[in-house]
Amino acid sequence: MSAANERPKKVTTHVLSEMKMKGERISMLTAYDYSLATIVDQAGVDVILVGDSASNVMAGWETTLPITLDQMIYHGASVVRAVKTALVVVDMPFGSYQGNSLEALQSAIRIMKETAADAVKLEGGAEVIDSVKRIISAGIPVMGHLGLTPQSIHKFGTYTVRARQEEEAKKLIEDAHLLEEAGCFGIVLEKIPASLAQKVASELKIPVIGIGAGNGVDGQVLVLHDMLGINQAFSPRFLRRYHNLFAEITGAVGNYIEDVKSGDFPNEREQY
Ligand SMILES: Nc1nc(=O)c2c([nH]1)NC[C@@H]1CN(c3ccc(C(=O)N[C@@H](CCC(=O)O)C(=O)O)cc3)CN21
Ligand SMILES: CC(C)C(=O)C(=O)O
Ligand SMILES: [Mg+2]
Repeated sequence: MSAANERPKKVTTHVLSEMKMKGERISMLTAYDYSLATIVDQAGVDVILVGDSASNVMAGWETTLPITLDQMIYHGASVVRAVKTALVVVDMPFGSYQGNSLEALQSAIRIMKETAADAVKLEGGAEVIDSVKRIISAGIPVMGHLGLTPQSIHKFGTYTVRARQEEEAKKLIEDAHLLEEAGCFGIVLEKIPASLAQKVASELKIPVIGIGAGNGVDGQVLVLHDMLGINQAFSPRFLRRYHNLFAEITGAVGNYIEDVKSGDFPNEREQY
């Protein structure tokens, strides 16, 4: 096999659509910086999301609302510089697309120009459909996001499971179809009943990626810092922790402090 054949191919929105058709599940994780994006990309994840959860995870805010378009662009560009194969999606932050489709288009254009990402993601259905259409009409791939939409936390008041009631479930299904018809290449469903998510995934042709939406969807997404156990504060039921990096890092930093205090570091070979 030639070297060119061994090199993994760049994931495109078309590849994701083929994966759904073949029943191959899609893996997606967040990254906000160059170093971790390098690792996640080389590990072979299909999609990297530069999530506005950076507001919580990187900046320590309580919600995703404070993060700015400039800050999302900084994170997005850092991730894109690291990535060779994953599809890179950048979250449009709160205030950069709601209620004004021209502003939405201008925000999306800034993200694409200044980060070189592959796509943008935004939250909502019917309320933002004009913005979605206008961004797509400019040739920018858009991912939808329904269910628990953290940018609307002040409207809902809690981060509890969404669309348990029939009326909200009906609206979510309608919104999912609206987003598909508008030309979205995929949708994230966050924290909704598994049976509803499965229904949406089976009705839509585009890939449906779940977080807290059960196993009947086309792929899964988690926040990297949550699944690595760096972030100890966050432990919803949908989270599976694959490591306890908080403990690992605490141990390593503790050893370093000990070695500095005892005079063990640096030794003869670690100096000039
Ligand atoms: N670190 C992190 N991980 C995420 O998955 C994430 C963010 N931040 N920020 C943006 C959104 C917000 N998300 C959230 C936030 C809270 C819950 C949640 O389940 N919270 C409580 C329960 C709240 C309730 O039931 O009222 C929990 O059990 O931790 C889930 C997803 C998902 N996203
Ligand atoms: C939780 C995922 C889907 C997200 O939108 C984010 O990380 O911002
Ligand atoms: Mg987000």
